[in-house]
Amino acid sequence: MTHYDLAIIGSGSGNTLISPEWDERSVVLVDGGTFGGTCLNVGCIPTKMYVYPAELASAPAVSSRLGVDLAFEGVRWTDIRDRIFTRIDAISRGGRSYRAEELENVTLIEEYVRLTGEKSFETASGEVVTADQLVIATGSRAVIPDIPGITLPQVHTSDTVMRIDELPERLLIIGGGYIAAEFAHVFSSFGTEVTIAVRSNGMLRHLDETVADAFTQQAAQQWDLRLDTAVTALTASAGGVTASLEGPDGPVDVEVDVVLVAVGRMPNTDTLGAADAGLDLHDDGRLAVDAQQRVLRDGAPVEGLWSLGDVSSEYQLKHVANHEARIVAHNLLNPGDLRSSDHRFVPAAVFSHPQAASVGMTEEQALVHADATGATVVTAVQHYGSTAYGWAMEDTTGFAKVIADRSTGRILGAHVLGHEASMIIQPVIQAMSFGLDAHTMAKGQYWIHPALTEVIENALLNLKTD
Ligand SMILES: Cc1cc2nc3c(=O)[nH]c(=O)nc-3n(C[C@H](O)[C@H](O)[C@H](O)COP(=O)(O)OP(=O)(O)OC[C@H]3O[C@@H](n4cnc5c(N)ncnc54)[C@H](O)[C@@H]3O)c2cc1C
Ligand SMILES: NC(=O)c1ccc[n+]([C@@H]2O[C@H](COP(=O)([O-])OP(=O)(O)OC[C@H]3O[C@@H](n4cnc5c(N)ncnc54)[C@H](O)[C@@H]3O)[C@@H](O)[C@H]2O)c1
Repeated sequence: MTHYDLAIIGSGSGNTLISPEWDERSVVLVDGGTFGGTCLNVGCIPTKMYVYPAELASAPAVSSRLGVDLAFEGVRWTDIRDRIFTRIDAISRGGRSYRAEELENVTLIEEYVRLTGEKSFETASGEVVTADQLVIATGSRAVIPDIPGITLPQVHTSDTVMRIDELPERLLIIGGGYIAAEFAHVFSSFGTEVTIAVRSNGMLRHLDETVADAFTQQAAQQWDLRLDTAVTALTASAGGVTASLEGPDGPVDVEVDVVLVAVGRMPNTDTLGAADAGLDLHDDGRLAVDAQQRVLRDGAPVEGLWSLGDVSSEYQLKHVANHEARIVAHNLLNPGDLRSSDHRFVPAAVFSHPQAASVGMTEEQALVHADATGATVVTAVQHYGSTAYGWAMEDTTGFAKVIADRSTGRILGAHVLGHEASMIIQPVIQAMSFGLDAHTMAKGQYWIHPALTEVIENALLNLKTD
C-alpha cells in the first residue's frame, strides 16, 4: 500500500490541480486512458479543429449569392486528420512525460482504478493507494444504446470517428444533440451524405424552443433529417451497414458506410465503484457534491474528498470543469477558507452550421420563473439581417433573443443562432455575470459600428423594460 498527500483520478481537468504549491508534497495522478482526458484527445479541441476546415469547405455554398464564385474540389481527409492529431498527440505525450518523468514529487499511474474506501483505491494490477486528500475527476463516456449490431466495426462514437482512415461517402448519426449537430456539419461540409436519426421531434431540444425549432428547420435543409425515428438494428452489408429505421412512415432501411452514435454521455462513477464506496449519486449516476465541490456521503461532505468536471457536474462542458478545478485547487490548499463554484450563468455553444449559443434561462424557463416569482418577463428577437453586418452577409436566418425582467431590466437569458454565435453572445455573459441590467448594458457603452454585435445591442434596446 502506498500513501500520498494528494491523489487525483483523471488526467483531464484533474491534471491542472498539480500546482507548484504541491512541490514539497507527494502527489499521485491516475489515468487508465489517454493522458489529458476527453477535451484534448477526443472532445472539444479536435472537433473544433475539424469545424474550422468545415467552415472553409462550406464557403462556396454560401458565397455565390454574394457574387463570389468558389468551387469546392474536395478535402484531403487524411491530411486534415493527421494535422489535427499530430498536434494533439504531441501535447498529450508532452503532458504525460512532464508528469511521469520531470516532477520528482509526482507519480503517474496509468491504470484504471476502483475505489476501496472514501480515500483509497486499487489499481487494475492490484496496487492499493491511500491519500490524505482525493480528487475524483474521472469524466464521462459515450452512452452505447442497446441496438442489435451496435458493436459492428463501422459503428463509432466521437472517441473513434475522428481517426478513421477514409472520409465516408454516407454517414448515419444516431442522436440529435451537440455531437450530432457538430459532426453532421463537419462531415457534410467535407462531402459526406449525412442522415440523422433523432428519437424526438427536433434537434438541440435542450435549447430555447425558438432556437431549437430554427436549428431543426435549417438542419432538415442540409441533412437527411429523420425525426421521431428509432434505429432498430444495424446489419453488416456488402457496402457497409444497413440501418433499419422505424419512423413516422413505418420501417425503412438506409445504407451507409459509417455510423456515429451520439446519444449522450454518462458519468464514470460505475466503473470507479463510487456507489460501493458509499458515495452519494444523483439519479443520472453523477457523484453528488456540495457547492465547495466536496463529495457527499449520506448527504454530508466527506473530509478531503473532492470531485469536479463531468463525473459530478450538471454541465458536461470543459469551461465548467475548468472552473470547478480552480475551486478545488484553492480548497485543497485552503481548508479554512473554502470557495464555492459559481454555476449561475453557464454558457454553452454548439459549433455546427449554424452555430448556436446560449446563457441563462430559455424563454420557457423564464416563464416558469415569472409564475413562481410574480415577475414579468420581456423578450426581444433581433435578426442578423436587420443590422449592417447582416446586410453585408446577406443573412436571412441568424438571430439573437434576449430575455429580461421587465421591472428591473435584469437579463435572464440570451440565445443566439447564426454566424459566430459563440462570440456574439459573450458580452451578454459578461453583463449577466457582473450584474449589468439590459438598459445600462445597451446604452452605457459604445458598440462598434457596423460589427455583428449590433445584433445584441439592438435586441437589448428593443426590450420593453420599465
Ligand atoms: C466530441 C466532444 C466534443 C466536445 N466539445 C466541447 C466543446 O466544444 N466545449 C466544451 O465546453 N465541452 C466540450 N465537450 C465536453 C468536454 O470535453 C468535457 O466536459 C470535459 O472534457 C470533461 O473534463 P473532465 O476533466 O471532467 O473529464 P475527462 O477529460 O474526460 O477526464 C477524465 C479522465 O479520467 C480517466 N478515468 C476515468 N475513469 C477512470 C478510472 N476508473 N481510473 C483511472 N482513470 C479513469 C479517463 O481516462 C479520462 O482521461 C465535448 C465532449 C465531446 C465528447
Ligand atoms: N460544443 C460543446 O460544448 C459540446 C460539443 C459536444 C459535446 N458536448 C458535451 O457532450 C455531451 C454529450 O453530447 P451528445 O451529443 O452525445 O449528447 P446530448 O445530450 O447533447 O444529445 C443526446 C441526443 O441523443 C438523444 N438520445 C438519447 N438517448 C437516445 C437513444 N437511446 N436513442 C436515440 N437517441 C437518443 C437525445 O434525445 C439527444 O438528442 C453534451 O451534452 C455536451 O455537454 C459539448
